[in-house]
Amino acid sequence: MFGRAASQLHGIGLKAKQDISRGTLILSGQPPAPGSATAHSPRPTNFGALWQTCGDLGWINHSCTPNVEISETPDPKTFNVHAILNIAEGEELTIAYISPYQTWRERNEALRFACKCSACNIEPEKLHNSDLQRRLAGGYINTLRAFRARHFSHLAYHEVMGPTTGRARSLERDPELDDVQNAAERMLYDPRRFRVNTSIRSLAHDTLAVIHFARFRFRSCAVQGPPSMPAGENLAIAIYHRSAQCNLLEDCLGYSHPRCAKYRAYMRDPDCPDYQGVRFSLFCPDPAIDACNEYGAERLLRRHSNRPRSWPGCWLGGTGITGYWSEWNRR
Ligand SMILES: C[S@@+](CC[C@H](N)C(=O)[O-])C[C@H]1O[C@@H](n2cnc3c(N)ncnc32)[C@H](O)[C@@H]1O
Repeated sequence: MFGRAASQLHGIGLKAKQDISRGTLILSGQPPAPGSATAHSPRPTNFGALWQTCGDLGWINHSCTPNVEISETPDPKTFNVHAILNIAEGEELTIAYISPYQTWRERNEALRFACKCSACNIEPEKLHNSDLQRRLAGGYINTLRAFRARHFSHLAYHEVMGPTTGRARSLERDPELDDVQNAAERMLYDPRRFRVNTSIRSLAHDTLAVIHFARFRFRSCAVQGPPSMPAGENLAIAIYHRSAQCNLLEDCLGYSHPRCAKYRAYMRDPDCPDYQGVRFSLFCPDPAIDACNEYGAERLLRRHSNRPRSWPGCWLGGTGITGYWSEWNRR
């Protein structure tokens, strides 16, 4: 699947000998001695110790937009390396030696070598945006870890995290995410326009993390037809079943529904006088909620929460409902 070859990043690296699709298991290995820090839960942060003992792994160069990742396995004596993006034949396999969700400066300080990856060598005027995007992606990933622990612990780590870390990490080259990203950036980084406090910040991160996850699932369902999903994957199933009625995700993301026209106008012109607020995301497997859209969200809120409508909040779990609702109001 891959072989050693001269690298443009540094010395020798590993290059794909064929196209490798996202999610493919690239290699497995055993961490070093039992009892050592790396033996327990191999993560990219343990990479320094892992590479010294694990054959091919030791040839993988670093990139700040990596295409492979070390993933957790149920067996602490094993670690796996999965593709987190589609990799073309001839492309180098790269891994993040350090967290890529840091600014350029932070990453290069942590690496202790001058990184030659493309993300570190972008034009100076693009650097600020890149730093913001990375911080944002870091928020998705942290939230998604918690989300997985709570709702999807029965799925393999890479099943939940792999596609989404791939998406988050490819933010810089994924134009489809521009709308969501722009909205999030405005909410997170424009405190004069939005009431940005810590809870709204984390709410925005939470919401976006779930959107990423749900979009991925939804899309694969739509392409493959009715999914055969393991029991418990309520969120994805709900999204699939309700999609025919109301194109939930498109509604929520403001892509196609007329009710979202104001939002779309706002995306074109942040000073649009029509703009009242952005409301998106409700993923609700409660069968009593027939229209899983923003009105469904309001009904759900009224029924299960005595919080006022203007409360920008989200909650998970509760009375058997997995709901996610959020609202941001302009000052
Ligand atoms: C595990 S080795 C990788 C194999 C290495 N290419 C070789 O030929 O020995 C890690 C070392 O490769 C270099 N390296 C890896 N990724 C790099 C990058 N993106 N930019 C510059 N140097 C890199 C650094 O010196 C790092 O300490």
